[in-house]
Amino acid sequence: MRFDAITLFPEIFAGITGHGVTSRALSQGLWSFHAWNPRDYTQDVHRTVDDRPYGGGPGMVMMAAPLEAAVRDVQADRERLGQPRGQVVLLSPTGRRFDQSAAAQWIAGPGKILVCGRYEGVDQRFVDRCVDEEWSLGDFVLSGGELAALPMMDACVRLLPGVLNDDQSALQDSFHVNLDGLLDSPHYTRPEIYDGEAVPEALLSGHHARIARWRRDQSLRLTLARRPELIEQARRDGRLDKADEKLLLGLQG
Ligand SMILES: Nc1nonc1C(=O)N[C@@H]1CC[C@H](O)C1
Repeated sequence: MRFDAITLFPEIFAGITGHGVTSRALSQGLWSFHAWNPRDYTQDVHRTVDDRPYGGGPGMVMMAAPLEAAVRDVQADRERLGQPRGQVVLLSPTGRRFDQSAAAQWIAGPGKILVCGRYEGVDQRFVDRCVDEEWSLGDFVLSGGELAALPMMDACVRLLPGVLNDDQSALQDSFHVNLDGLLDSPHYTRPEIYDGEAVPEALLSGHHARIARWRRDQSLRLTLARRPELIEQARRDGRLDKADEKLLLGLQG
């Protein structure tokens, strides 16, 4: 899978290209990344990429021409390499909300071209001419689209086969839609007693069915307390068994 980022700050992507499992996966060729700076596609001596908004208002807006020239170069590069075109994605609070199922969808494709805006946003004519999809990390305003692209890319790369040593660890992450869509159960590691606090006895039992039941119960309790709508969704999807329902009945009274 290939990700391209159109960004004024390519160095930000070192957060995933230079550290951790995503960096290792990159060096193993499990995915690829290319950053393209709109400033390299300017014609003026000041390498201007933004200007004041028509109609007034605070801040600056990114100009269409450098962004479009960068996107066209990415598309030409992919074509030259015989790679699929890939959808052009604008990161924006007005976009569709990204979640784990979106990550699963994204990795099914050739990899996105991620346009990372700065300032107040980008010229609408660029959006109309070049953008296929708009995606949002959440209902808040960031300083740049890069800060939304990073977690989205990380969520995708982690799902690629071979990236995580134990594929199950990806399945155990909260919200892995193929598993159960519930919140993850608590985790413990050495020491067995930490400042007088012991690890739950079930986890020390070595009894796999008992451990699995304990984890499932904890997951249900946590999800009921913090995200009850995910319980309802699991119920509608038929993903709760009799033991689950018995526990929930006891909790809800
Ligand atoms: N929330 C978000 N999910 O994706 N992107 C954002 C976001 O706040 N973007 C900023 C808005 C103006 C600036 O261009 C960058």
